[in-house]
Amino acid sequence: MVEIGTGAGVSGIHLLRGMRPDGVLTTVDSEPDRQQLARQAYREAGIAANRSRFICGRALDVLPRLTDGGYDLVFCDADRLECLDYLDESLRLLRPGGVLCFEGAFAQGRALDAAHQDAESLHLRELMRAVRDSPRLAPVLLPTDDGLLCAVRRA
Ligand SMILES: C[S@@+](CC[C@H](N)C(=O)[O-])C[C@H]1O[C@@H](n2cnc3c(N)ncnc32)[C@H](O)[C@@H]1O
Repeated sequence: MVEIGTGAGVSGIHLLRGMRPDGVLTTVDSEPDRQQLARQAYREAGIAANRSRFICGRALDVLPRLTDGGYDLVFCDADRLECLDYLDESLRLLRPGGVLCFEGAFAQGRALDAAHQDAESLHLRELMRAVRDSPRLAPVLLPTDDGLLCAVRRA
């Protein structure tokens, strides 16, 4: 799996716990301090060090270096203004049948209300349209706290 936006490691721990025992998480973040915190959180959660690969760098610099079709899931939780680029990269990275997820698709409700015209809301609306309309994806929008947009990459 690939995670874009390691943060403090909360989502990474859940992703790792949901994977098969030999599954590996490649997690990307531009902030080394965040990755240090996440490393510690994984350790405290009892996750073996060989199950995660931390890559420090900006997502759009790092993702092109990852293997085409090499991943079962891509979890996006970084810069919402780059979400359309993450979508393109995810389509390349996922194997057929793989799943992409965008955390925070609602932007605290702003993305669902046309009155909000800020850049994040506009990008997220465009993302939702692109995922819905792509013949390569089977989407579902889950009404979790801040919206989880998921889609299966078709064969
Ligand atoms: C909301 S936090 C992620 C939280 C994480 N998923 C968790 O559960 O702990 C967003 C993270 O994305 C990182 N980030 C923001 N823009 C980025 C970019 N362009 N490339 C890589 N990481 C980025 C930030 O440094 C931050 O750690």
